[in-house]
Amino acid sequence: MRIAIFGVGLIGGSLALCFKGKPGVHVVGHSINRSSTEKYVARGVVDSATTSLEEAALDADLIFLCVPVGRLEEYVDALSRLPLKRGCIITDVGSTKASVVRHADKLGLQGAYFIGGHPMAGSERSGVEAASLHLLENAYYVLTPTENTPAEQVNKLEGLLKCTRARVVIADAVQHDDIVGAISHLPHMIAVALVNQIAGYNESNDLYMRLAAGGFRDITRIASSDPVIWRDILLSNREVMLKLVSDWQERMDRFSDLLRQEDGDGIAEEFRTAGLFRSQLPERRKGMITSLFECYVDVPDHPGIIGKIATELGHAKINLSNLQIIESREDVPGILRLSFRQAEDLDRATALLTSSGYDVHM
Ligand SMILES: NC(=O)C1=CN([C@@H]2O[C@H](COP(=O)(O)OP(=O)(O)OC[C@H]3O[C@@H](n4cnc5c(N)ncnc54)[C@H](O)[C@@H]3O)[C@@H](O)[C@H]2O)C=CC1
Ligand SMILES: O=C(O)C(=O)Cc1ccc(O)cc1
Repeated sequence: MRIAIFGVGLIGGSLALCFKGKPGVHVVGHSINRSSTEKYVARGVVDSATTSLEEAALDADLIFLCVPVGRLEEYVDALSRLPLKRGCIITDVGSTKASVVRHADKLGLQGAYFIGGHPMAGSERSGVEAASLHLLENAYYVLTPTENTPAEQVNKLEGLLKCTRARVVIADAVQHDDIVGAISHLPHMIAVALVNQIAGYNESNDLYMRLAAGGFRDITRIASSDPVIWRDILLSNREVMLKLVSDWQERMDRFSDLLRQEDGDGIAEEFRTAGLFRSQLPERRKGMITSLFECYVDVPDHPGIIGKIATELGHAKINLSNLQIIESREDVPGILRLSFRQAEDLDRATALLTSSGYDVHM
């Protein structure tokens, strides 16, 4: 089985790691730059790599297009001109689906099949350096076949994706873009606008930046996402985004009205309604916007305590992905935030630290 990956970055590299080393599988990476191909091989992410599109696609059973959304259609075009292996499946990982799926559906792929795909996991990081074997684990992986896609090809792709340990969901491409626009693309836009708004205030008073630690940093993490990747996503989902921005503006106008009218009940009602919906969100599973599994430990602020907790977790083989002191002043309990990548690690850490007498809360 030969698997070709075009664009071995965060997502392409993570997929490559899922397939590489499986018996009988050869993973070939493609980049337009020679130095990148050398890096892919040197890092052990792929078995071989090439700058030749023809060479990468030759005899491939499965092709992943993992380049920015704005480049996807030209890759589909280029592949449609090549003699591909009969029954080859071409899939992409783009964050928008309608445009590329419509484009591929119009083209003849000569014995190959295109099936749109979107692994709904990732991060604000990019490049092969950020790739991880576990990135897609437990995440939803949307496939968007059309009425022209044979069901057996969809089943085949689903089977091949098992090694990512993601959960495949079938959806309509247009509906995908509506939903993902709202739950992922809009939050990215809001995070960027919010950061830029505060950056503007900070120009005249750098106390904004100094006080904007912790929470502000967390809710705006996605504002650090790759500019080119996101330029392409937003332009590709332009119509959907324009409607969402207009709805968002209405929401903000409502807040303005409530403030102007000093309508405290109305403001509280907004929070009540949001809290109710939010409390019904599926808990502790990988969502579109990656969250870490976190807990807070009240610790006395004395030397060695952080090391002690980290060692205790280490001895129990609990993988800590991050550790942060939220507040630490003399005579006041410091609050330690512990982050884990897996819900199971969080559960085990909570049980262990509680049994050791620490005050742990979520
Ligand atoms: N970043 C994320 O969390 C997620 C991204 N996606 C989608 O995955 C795709 C790849 O994104 P990432 O892996 O995050 O980006 P990345 O920047 O880590 O990787 C992109 C890859 O495409 C290559 N590339 C960039 N410009 C190119 C060009 N003009 N021609 C050919 N190759 C080019 C880069 O060398 C790199 O290997 C995008 O379509 C994105 O919408 C999907 C799910 C999550
Ligand atoms: O960093 C995060 O939490 C993300 O939201 C990552 C992400 C980015 C793009 C996607 O299409 C899917 C997931």
